[in-house]
Amino acid sequence: MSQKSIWIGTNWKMNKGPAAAIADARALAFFRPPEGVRCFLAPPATSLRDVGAVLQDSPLMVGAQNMYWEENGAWTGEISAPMIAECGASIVVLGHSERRLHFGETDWTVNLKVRAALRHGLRPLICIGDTLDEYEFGVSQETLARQTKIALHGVSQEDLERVLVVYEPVWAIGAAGRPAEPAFVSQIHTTLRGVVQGIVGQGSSVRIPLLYGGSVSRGNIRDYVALPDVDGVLIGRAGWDPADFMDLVESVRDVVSPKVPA
Ligand SMILES: O=C(COP(=O)(O)O)[C@@H](O)CO
Repeated sequence: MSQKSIWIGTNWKMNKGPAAAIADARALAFFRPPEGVRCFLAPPATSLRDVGAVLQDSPLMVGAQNMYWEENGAWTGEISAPMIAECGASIVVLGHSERRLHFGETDWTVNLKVRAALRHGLRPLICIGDTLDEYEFGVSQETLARQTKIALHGVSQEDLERVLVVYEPVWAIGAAGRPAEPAFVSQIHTTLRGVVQGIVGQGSSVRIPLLYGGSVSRGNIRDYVALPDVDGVLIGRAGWDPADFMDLVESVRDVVSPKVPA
C-alpha cells in the first residue's frame, strides 16, 4: 500500500484584499482535511500576514505567490523570503506561468528564488509548464525537464526534501484553458518522476511531490489525485470560495485513504 501524502492548495492570485482574505481564512480555520491530505492557501502578499494569523492553529498552511531572492535592500516593490516567513507562510509559489509570461520570470530567476526560499526555511512550490505551441510541437517533456533541472540546480540533497513541483500546462490555465486529460498528465508525471529521481539520485528515498494544476474542478480532481505519480493538485478558480475548497478536498477522501497506511 502506498504511503504518499496528497497536497491540495489554492492559489488566490490577485484576488481578496485583507478584509475578504480574513473572512475566507476564518471560514477555513476549523476545517480538518482527511488524513494524508496537506492543504494550503496562497493569498496575495498584502493578505499574507492576516491569513497567517487566522490560520496559526489550523492544519492549513499558508503560501506566498512570489518573492525576490535577496533578503533586503534597494529592490522597490519586492518582498523577500524572511518577510514571507515572518508573515506565517511556510510555502512560496515560484515560477508560475503568469509570472513567466507577464513579469519576465526566467528559469534562471526561478533557480535563484528556489535557493533563497530554501535558505530561509520555506518550501518552494515550483511551477513548470508547457505552452500550447510546445504541446502541439510535441516538446512538452523537453520543456518540463529543462525547467525542472534549472530550478533545482545547486539544491542540496537535504533541501530537496522540502521542494514541491507542480505541472501546470499553460494551455490548461484559466477560463479559456482546457484541463489536461488525466492520461496525458499521467504520462507527463511518470516522465517527470524520472527527471526528479535523476536529480535526487536513483537510490534516494526522497520523493519530491509532483502536483498538477490547470482548470482543476469538482468534476476532475479525483481523476488527477488517483494517478500514481500525481501527489496533489493546485487549484485556481474552483477553490477560491472556502466552501468549494473544502468540498474539493473532501471529495478526494476515498481516493486518498487507500494511499495512507492503515
Ligand atoms: O493557475 C493556476 C490554475 O488556475 P485555474 O483557475 O485552476 O485554471 C494554478 O496556479 C492554480 O491556481
